Amino acid sequence: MNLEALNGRLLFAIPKKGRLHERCLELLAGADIQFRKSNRLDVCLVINHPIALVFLPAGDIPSFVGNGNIDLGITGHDVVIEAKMQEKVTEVQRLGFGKCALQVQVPEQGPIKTAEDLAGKRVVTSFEILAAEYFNKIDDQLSLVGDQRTKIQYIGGSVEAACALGLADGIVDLVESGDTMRAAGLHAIATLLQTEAVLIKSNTPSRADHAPLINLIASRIAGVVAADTYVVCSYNITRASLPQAIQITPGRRAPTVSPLEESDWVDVSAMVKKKNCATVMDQLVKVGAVDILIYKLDNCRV
Ligand SMILES: Nc1ncnc2c1ncn2[C@@H]1O[C@H](COP(=O)(O)OP(=O)(O)OP(=O)(O)O)[C@@H](O)[C@H]1O
Ligand SMILES: O=P(O)(O)OC[C@H]1O[C@H](OP(=O)(O)OP(=O)(O)O)[C@H](O)[C@@H]1O
Repeated sequence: MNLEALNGRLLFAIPKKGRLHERCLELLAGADIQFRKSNRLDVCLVINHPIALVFLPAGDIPSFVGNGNIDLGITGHDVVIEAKMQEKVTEVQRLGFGKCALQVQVPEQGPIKTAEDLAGKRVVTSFEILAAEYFNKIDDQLSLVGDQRTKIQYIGGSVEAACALGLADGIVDLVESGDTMRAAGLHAIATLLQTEAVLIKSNTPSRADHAPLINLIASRIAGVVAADTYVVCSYNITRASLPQAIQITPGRRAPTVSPLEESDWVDVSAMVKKKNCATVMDQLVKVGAVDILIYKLDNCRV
């Protein structure tokens, strides 16, 4: 591809591998952003929009977007903060995947029980900025100076092996299911932050006239995320029980209520969070709703 092909295109960064990659490809498909990527090339043109996708490591995306080299990106909230880019990018939308926590972990059987116990010792992490900020505060509170202060060492991956290898007394790393942590004989003693994947845009975009396209993409992505988060719940209920039912299914704005041929009955439909669906159905049954149906959403605009 020659560089001129990129001229005037909106640049959109996508994690090239790792935990966020597959879900990002699903999001692009749901937003009808079509592209054909050749194996070795990390830049490709979108067929149906003036956009070029740039595939980068998730951790590098905040700086590219923050410094205005790239207009839009998907990455983790954690790496936006780690790259100190929170002032230079806007988090347009949380994406509902890549959810995990950045935690302080120590050997389960060891003497260290709190982050204060770990202060002054050796901590290995891929999040050296966040870990340093966290332990600096604790070191200050404990009035640790010079060699007494916590030693933070950066490594690029497999951080959980550091304690067993004798490199560290504790680590700061991401935890989702906790399987990696437990397999390494570690447990969490403190949480630095909760994170998930986010859509970010540059606060210093390359061109002001990209704004409508950025808004279009953001709105499509918000629709795909909402379609994944919500289902439509529809049921029949008597008018007398309608006020109680509406409290259970208030909808995003308001439920749709349509009359049935039987005069004291109505049909109600409302968007309900997928994760609450079973509880909502139980509650509807209790207030007398019948013919309760749940519909999956393929896509939507909210
Ligand atoms: N276990 C996890 N569960 C959910 N989200 C995660 C998990 N691990 C990482 N993430 C999210 O994904 C982002 C990228 O992490 P990941 O380790 O996949 O990236 P990478 O280092 O580019 O890939 P790789 O580990 O393949 O080298 C993290 O910054 C975090 O936001
Ligand atoms: O709590 P869990 O569900 O076990 O997930 C946590 C693990 O996931 C991430 O690493 P990943 O597997 O992406 O590989 P990496 O160590 O190469 O970054 C993270 O660094 C942890 O090691």
